[in-house]
Amino acid sequence: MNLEIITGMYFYMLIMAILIYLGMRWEVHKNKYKNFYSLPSPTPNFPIFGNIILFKKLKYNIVKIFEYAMEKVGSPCLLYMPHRAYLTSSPEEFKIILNHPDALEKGAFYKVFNKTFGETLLLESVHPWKTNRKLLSKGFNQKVLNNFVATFYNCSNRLVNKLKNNDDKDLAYLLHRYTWDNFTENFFECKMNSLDDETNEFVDMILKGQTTMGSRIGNIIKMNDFLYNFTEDGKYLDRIMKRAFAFIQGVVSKKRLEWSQEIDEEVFSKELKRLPLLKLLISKEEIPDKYIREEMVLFAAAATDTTAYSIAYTCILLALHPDIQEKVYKEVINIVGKDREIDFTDLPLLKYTEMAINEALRLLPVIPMIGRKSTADIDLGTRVIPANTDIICFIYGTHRNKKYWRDPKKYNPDRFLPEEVAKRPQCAFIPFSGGPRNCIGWKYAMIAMQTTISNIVRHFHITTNYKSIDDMDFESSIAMSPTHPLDCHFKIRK
Ligand code: HEM
Repeated sequence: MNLEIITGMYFYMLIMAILIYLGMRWEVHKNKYKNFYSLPSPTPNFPIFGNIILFKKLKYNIVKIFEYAMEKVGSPCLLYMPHRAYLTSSPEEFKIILNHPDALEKGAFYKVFNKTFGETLLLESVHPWKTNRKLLSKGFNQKVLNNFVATFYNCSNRLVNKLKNNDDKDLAYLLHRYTWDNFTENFFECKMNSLDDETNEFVDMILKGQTTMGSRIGNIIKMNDFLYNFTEDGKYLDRIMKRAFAFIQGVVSKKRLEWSQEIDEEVFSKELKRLPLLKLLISKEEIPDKYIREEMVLFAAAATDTTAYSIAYTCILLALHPDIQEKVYKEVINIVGKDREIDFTDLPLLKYTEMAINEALRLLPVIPMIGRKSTADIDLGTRVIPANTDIICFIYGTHRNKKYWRDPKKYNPDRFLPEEVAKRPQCAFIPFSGGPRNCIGWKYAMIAMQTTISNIVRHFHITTNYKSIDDMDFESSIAMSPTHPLDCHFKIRK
C-alpha cells in the first residue's frame, strides 16, 4: 500500500473517531440536560430576540412578565431576555439554588447596577464577596442592632409628630426621609433630619437613581452600557450618582477626622458596644475611601427604600384590615403601654406585630425576585441547570402560590403562627432571600419595622380609601414601588 493511501485511511479514521466522540458527548449532554432544554417558554418567543416583545408589551414590569409566564407555561420555565434564563418559583428549588456554592454569582439583571455598584457587596464576584461579607457582617451583630432600637424609637417619635400634622404628604415620601434619618444616625452617627429639612436632597437622588437604573431591566437598548451612556437617562444617572458619591465622601472625610482619637481608644477596647458600620470601616486603616464610599452608597440605597416601602405597605394592609390593626394595637399596649419608650427587650414579645409585618412582606415583597448565575452545573434532582445559566428566583410568585398559601391574596398574619410555619417548605417565605448571600440587613430591617409600626399603631387609627391591595399599582424592576401617592391616613387615637 502506498503512503498516500495509508495517510488517507488514518485521516479518515481520525475524523470518524472525532465524530463518534462528539456524537457520544452530545448524546450525554442531551440526556443530562434533557429536562432543562425541554422546558417551555412563554410566547411570543422569536429567534435572536427571544421574549423581548413580551417584555415591551408588559412595559418591562418584571412582576407582570413573570406572572404571565407562570400563568401561561408554569414554573419552572425558560425565559429569553434575549439570553436564556431559568425562571422558578419553587421553594424546594430555591433552597438548593440559594445555598449552592456554584450559584453565588449575581445574574445578568444586575448588570444595570454595575456601573454604580459593580465593586460592592451586592454585585462583586464570589471571592472578594466572601471576605467583605465577613467584615461587613460585624456591623450587624446583635449587640450593635440592639443599640439601634433607641434611634429607631426617637426617629419614630419625630415621624409620629410629622404624621399628626402632614396628612396630605405622601406616606412613601415621608418614610424615605424617615428611613434615611435612621440610617445616617445609626451608621454614620450623624443627624441629617431630612424628615423636617425638605431641602435635603440625598434621599431623592438615591431614589431617582434606583428608579432610573431599574427601568433599564429587560430593555435591550437600555441594558447596553455603551448605548445607554449616550441617552438622556444615562447622562442624568451619571450626574446624580456623582453627586451622591461626593456627598458620602464628605461624610467619610468629616467622620475620619472626628473619630480619629475615639477609634484609637475603642478598637482596643473589649467593651466595644456600638460600632456603626462606617466607624468599623474607618477603623481599618488599610481600607481606602473609595471602597468605604461605594459600600456606604450601596447600603444607603439598599436600606432606605426597601424598609420605607415595607413600612408603608404594612400600614396600608393594617388600614384595610381594622380587626388585625386592633389586635396589633392591643398587643403593643399590653407589652409597651401607651407612652413608654419601646426598647430592644420589647421586640421579641411583639409577636403578633411581627406576624403582621411578615404577612405584609409576603403579599408585597419589595424585592420581588433575585437573580443568580450558575458557575457550574446545578443538579436540582429533577433536572440539571447547565453552567453559565441565568437563574431567576421569583419570590413574589412563591409568596402567592396557592400550593403553599391557602387563599393567597388574603391578608392573614396567623399564617406565621409557629405551627403554620412548620407546615410549609422552608423557602416558601423569603422576602430577604436565603442562603449565605441573603440580605445582610434583614434583622436591621425587621427591628426598624417593628419599632416603627408599634409606635404608629399605638398613636393612630390607620385608614385608607382603597378597597383592596389591587387598587394600588406598582412599577416593578428590582424593587416594587407604587406608581402613585399612597392613600393612607392617620387619625389620632383618643
Ligand atoms: C424590608 C427591607 C429589606 C428587604 C425586603 C431586603 C431584601 C433583600 C434581598 C431580597 C436581597 C438579596 C438580593 C439578591 O440576592 O440578589 C438583599 C440583599 C442585600 N441587602 Fe437587603 N433588604 C432590606 C433591607 C436592607 C437593609 C436595611 C440593608 C442594610 C442596612 C440591606 C442591605 C442589603 C445588602 C448590602 C444586600 C447584598 C448582600 C450580599 O450580596 O451579600 N437590606 N436584600
